[in-house]
Amino acid sequence: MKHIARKRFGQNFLTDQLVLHDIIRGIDPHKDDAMVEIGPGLAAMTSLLLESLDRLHVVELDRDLVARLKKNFDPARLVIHEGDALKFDFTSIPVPEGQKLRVVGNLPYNISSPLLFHLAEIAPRVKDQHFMLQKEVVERMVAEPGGKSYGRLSVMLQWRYYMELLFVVPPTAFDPPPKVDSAIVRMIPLPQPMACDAAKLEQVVTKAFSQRRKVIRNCVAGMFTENDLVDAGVDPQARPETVPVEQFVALANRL
Ligand SMILES: C[S@@+](CC[C@H](N)C(=O)[O-])C[C@H]1O[C@@H](n2cnc3c(N)ncnc32)[C@H](O)[C@@H]1O
Repeated sequence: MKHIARKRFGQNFLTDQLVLHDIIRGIDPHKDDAMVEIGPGLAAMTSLLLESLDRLHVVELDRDLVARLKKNFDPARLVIHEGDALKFDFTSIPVPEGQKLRVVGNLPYNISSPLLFHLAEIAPRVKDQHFMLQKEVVERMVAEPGGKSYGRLSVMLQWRYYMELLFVVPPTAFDPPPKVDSAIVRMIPLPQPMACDAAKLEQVVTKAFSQRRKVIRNCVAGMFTENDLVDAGVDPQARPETVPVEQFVALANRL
């Protein structure tokens, strides 16, 4: 029976075989990888991943899709976790000694930011992440200081990950087609991220980018004095979107 796509679960199923193969090539799965796919849906990526992997874990919220997966796959090779990826404990997935977890998914766009932050908490246990997201979100993730896409998401993720946009995917690759372009992003946790408290960095960055047109001194007034900014290497007259990640980290470490 045909599955009717559920909007509230962000269901846009990938149907373009060329795009699917490009994604799998980008992920480059190997037999023994410890991998989890978020939102397998109708298993377009799942089936291709299982051509290379011995075993794959998946986290899926839609009960009907879980039932289909159970019917179509060998439970020894596809380990299905029914539930919300935002609440899922990714450290519960067994990872062999000396390996790290690989995370992939054509993510439901309505939960992409909170999911990225949920996963950031386990970044040291992760080898890499490959996700399909809205192109505009990927542009914000990888943006460098000085551009209009650079902001809270760029700083909060670049602090922990090396990231690159692999390629753009048009709406026609999906059924039903989403309204916007998508893109594949590769995220690799930095081996030695700068020491910093994520909650403090979030506080600083949220305040700094709350009024993008003001200079940073005015944006963070009440939180930092002009001297604090100078001591952290920040030009008090700079606009927030030109301040590099390291300087935001230096500020967070002064809170
Ligand atoms: C954009 S679709 C991608 C489906 C499939 N991977 C594909 O590429 O065709 C997103 C998938 O995530 C599932 N999903 C939505 N919200 C979720 C959540 N909170 N936790 C886990 N899966 C979720 C949807 O049911 C759907 O299967």
